[in-house]
Amino acid sequence: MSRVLDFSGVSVIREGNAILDAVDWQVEEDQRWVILGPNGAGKTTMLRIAAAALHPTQGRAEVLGGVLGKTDVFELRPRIGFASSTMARRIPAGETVLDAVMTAAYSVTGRWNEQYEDLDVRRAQRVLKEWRLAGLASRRFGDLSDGEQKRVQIARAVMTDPEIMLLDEPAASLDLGAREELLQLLGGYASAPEAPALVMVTHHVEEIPPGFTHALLLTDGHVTASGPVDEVITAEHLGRTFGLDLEVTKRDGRFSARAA
Ligand SMILES: Nc1ncnc2c1ncn2[C@@H]1O[C@H](COP(=O)(O)OP(=O)(O)OP(=O)(O)O)[C@@H](O)[C@H]1O
Repeated sequence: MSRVLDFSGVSVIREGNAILDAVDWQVEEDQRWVILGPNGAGKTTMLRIAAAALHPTQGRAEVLGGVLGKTDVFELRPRIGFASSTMARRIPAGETVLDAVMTAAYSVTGRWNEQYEDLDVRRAQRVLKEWRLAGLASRRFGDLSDGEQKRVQIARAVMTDPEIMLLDEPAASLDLGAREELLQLLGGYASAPEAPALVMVTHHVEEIPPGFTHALLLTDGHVTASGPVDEVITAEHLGRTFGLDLEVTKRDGRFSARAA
């Protein structure tokens, strides 16, 4: 089993503050991780390092075998899938859903003069089908619902067949139906043996899809717990991370939490 992420003593210092403080974290290719923590804990900063979009101020971060600062990030980035609302904002509103997904093959967000091959079109159509977007292929991205746009973001990231997939709050702002549909799709994706390593940031334990194997809890740039999901998503660890007395339950592979 090969290691896709290896953080050792990773710190990010901004304006004299450690927004990540000496983080140690290893992710293997068959693992599916969720990162949880309060607002401002450093979750997105962790993902940006994993995406080779940000270098640590201190420590060592290895991504897909390359040490950041000593490796060509332009070679690394096409091997990483990153779905986030920041990325979605770069997709032109008038782009069709098919083009919004297919352009990922060329690492661009708006179709221009690139020549796409039949192979790209067929792959994009297959990915759209897998993420229940086939009926929307010719619709304008800007006209889609939030739930549909979230699925397009993920389909874009899947399109390049990445070795690691990073998802920043994929269920944020979705209504109950759209959230449940997305979690069902993500659960299926996470459980497939051929899926890449996955790391998903979320605020809510209810949004952890079934099939996720590991969890990391973060507060103020510190890791408060990390390891197999059932050992980490507990009332004790979550209570310490969020500063609350909590009750945590798990049913049919899904967690829920409420104030005790
Ligand atoms: N360039 C910067 N300069 C100063 N502070 C920054 C910078 N970038 C991020 N921060 C701060 O670092 C902290 C961690 O940010 P980050 O976005 O990683 O947190 P997060 O856990 O993803 O938060 P949220 O759940 O609210 O999205 C925040 O307090 C943020 O304001």
